[in-house]
Amino acid sequence: MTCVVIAFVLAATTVLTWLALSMAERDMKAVIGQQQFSLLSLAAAHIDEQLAAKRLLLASIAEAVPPGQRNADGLRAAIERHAAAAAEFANVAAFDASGQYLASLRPPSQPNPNVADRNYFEQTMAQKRGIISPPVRGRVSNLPVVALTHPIIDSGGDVQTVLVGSIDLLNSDFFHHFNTMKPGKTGFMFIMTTEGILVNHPNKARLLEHINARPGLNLGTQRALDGFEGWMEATNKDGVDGIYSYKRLNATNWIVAVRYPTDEAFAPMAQMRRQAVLAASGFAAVAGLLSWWMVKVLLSPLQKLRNNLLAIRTRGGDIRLLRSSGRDEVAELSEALYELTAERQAAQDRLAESEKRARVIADNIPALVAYIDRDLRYRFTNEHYQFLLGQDPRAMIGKRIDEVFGPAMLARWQDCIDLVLDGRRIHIERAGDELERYLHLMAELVPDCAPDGTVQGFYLMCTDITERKTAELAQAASEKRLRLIADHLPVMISAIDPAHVLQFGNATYRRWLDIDPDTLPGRPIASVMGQAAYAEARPALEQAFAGTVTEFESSARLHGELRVLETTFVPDVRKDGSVPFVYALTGDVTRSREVEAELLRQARRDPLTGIPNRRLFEDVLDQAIERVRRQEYQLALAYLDIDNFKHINDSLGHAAGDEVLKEFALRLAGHVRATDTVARLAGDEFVIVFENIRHPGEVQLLAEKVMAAVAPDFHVLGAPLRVTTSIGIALYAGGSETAGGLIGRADMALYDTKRRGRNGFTIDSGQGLPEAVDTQR
Ligand SMILES: Nc1nc2c(ncn2[C@@H]2O[C@H](COP(=O)(O)OP(=O)(O)OP(=O)(O)O)[C@@H](O)[C@H]2O)c(=O)[nH]1
Repeated sequence: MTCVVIAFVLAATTVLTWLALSMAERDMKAVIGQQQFSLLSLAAAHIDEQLAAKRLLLASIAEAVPPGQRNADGLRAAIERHAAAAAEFANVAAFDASGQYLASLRPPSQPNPNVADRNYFEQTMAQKRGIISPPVRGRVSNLPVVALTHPIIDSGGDVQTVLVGSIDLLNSDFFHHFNTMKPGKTGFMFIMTTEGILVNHPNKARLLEHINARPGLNLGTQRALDGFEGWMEATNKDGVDGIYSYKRLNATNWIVAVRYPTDEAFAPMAQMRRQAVLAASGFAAVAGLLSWWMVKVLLSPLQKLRNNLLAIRTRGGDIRLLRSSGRDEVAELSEALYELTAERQAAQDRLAESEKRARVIADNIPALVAYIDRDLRYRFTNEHYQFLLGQDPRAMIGKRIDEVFGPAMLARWQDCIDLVLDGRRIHIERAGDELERYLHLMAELVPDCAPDGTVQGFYLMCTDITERKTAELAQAASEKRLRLIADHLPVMISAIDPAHVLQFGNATYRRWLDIDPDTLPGRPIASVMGQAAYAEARPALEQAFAGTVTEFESSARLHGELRVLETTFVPDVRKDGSVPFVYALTGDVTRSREVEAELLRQARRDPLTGIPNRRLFEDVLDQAIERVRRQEYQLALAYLDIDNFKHINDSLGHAAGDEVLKEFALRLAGHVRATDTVARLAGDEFVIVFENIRHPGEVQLLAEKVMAAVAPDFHVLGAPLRVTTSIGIALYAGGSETAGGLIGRADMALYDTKRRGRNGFTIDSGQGLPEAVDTQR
């Protein structure tokens, strides 16, 4: 970090220094170039002035020659009179219109030279005005010269004489001032024509040479030849950079130029650059150290934070190391990190707790629980694998299904696996041999889908339901047996829910009511047994739903025959007291009711004589007393005993006695009204309950009637037999007299008859002592 900071400071300082120097250099170049061009412009103006002065001098000489003296002598005299001519020109000569030499300031190098073929002469003649020639080698001097001409025109307008002033390009002072303006030590001035011919150059050997005579190209000079004026940087043909300025003269087609080698121009700048770099390096070193120190100080809290984080990560340090009470940004960052870490740790703790709970739940579920990835490798397994399949669940992790259980097992479940990896949830029950045991398994396979819908694996929950299935099969068999029994019982069996709707009915419904039992579930009872019967049965049914076994008797027509049905409602009471069903067991009790009635009848009759016995007599008497209390008629009870019956038995035999008893009962029953009741109490004791007696006197008539009925001889064992009876009759006294009281009084009356000699009757009218009726026969 520190190294980075120092490198950054150094780089920044270097770049900034370089930029500053580059800008200064650029500005300096502009200043130098501009300054150089200004000086060059001044020099150009100076040369223009000099050329103008020279041309003016030639014109002055011409003016000084009168028209009549324009011969050699006159011309020479005029030239020589102008002292400045010798200073301004290397030579001044006069030529006639044919170019023939006439006179000159200095003698010519060859006798009578002729310049008629010279370009400057021809131009002057043609244009009839003075010109400045291109640099040429002088015919007179044989030196590189520039000729300035001035024509003398005669009165006819023709050129009579041409004055030529030559400037020696080698030795003349003409360029002296110009050349002294060269910049620096190695800089130089030069002049060339717009055609590139050198007019002035430090290397005099190159005069009259074309500027591009040497191979190579100087772009600055080339641009100047193309018309450029001003300053620019360019490289000469030797590959040396320089600052060049170019300026064209007004007087002629000359280009004045100056070259300032860049190295020399910027020698001070190079020195300054070295110093600046040194200074910058020094500054950078100091600044770097300072920055390093400041960074170290500033980053110390961050360093501490880093150390704390390292301690927490690698050595399990307490996250409270991150707590900070400072108020700077690092402290806030540390605090924020603490909160973030605390939240993350809390979330991790919750996750770990949740995973632990899930693990505990999964390990205690009596089912195989697993997560299997797309490669069919186990990623989660619970303890039940050990219990059910003998596999260590931890050793299974990372292994494929076939690696753990073999390829045969994988092949059996491959269809389900293909479907769940296709994203479908599978519920399947499968029975067969798994790992050499018969197992009935119920499996749930749930795909694990990523947010983009791809299946990453699946969850498996597999339960061993072998035991349950076996029990279910056994129960089904048991239910089938029960159903078979129920269907063949002569009882209608049904299950009724709390809404009084049938949920089950056995086959007896078909036999008794012609109703298909399969149609019964869901039908209200009322629709099966009819509204009236339902209304009759409902109280008992509701009582059964309250938890009590109830019985209910009804009658119904089965196949057109009226039958007595007895229904028992049996509630199915659950542990919580609820009654989800009441079972109705309906039996046909017609026959048993008939038997019962017969038994009852027999129990109330005397088996020997067929008339009511004591039990029925007592009921009849009770009912008669009840009736007589509501009626105006009276009631009488006669108590009868056959006289000396023991003797009949003893003398004629028991069978004869029986015959007598039967005959006796028959006669009594035959001589009373239908509303009267004759009963045998025991042995030879009989009673008669007389009802509807209108007045007490009627009792005696009844007693006599009985006596008269018994009076005729009995026929016993083929022989006539006289049988008599003693009777005691008590008239119901009314009020609170009970049956027992009435019987007691009749018995007392009978005793009275017996005491008085038998074969008679005694009447107790209930008004006091029994009447002493002489009834003896
Ligand atoms: N043949 C026959 N004899 C019966 C039957 N029940 C009771 N006896 C007999 O009837 C007789 C009744 O006798 P009692 O009433 O004691 O005496 P009794 O001879 O009638 O004398 P009194 O009543 O004083 O006239 C007894 O000998 C019984 O054994 C029966 O069903 N058949």
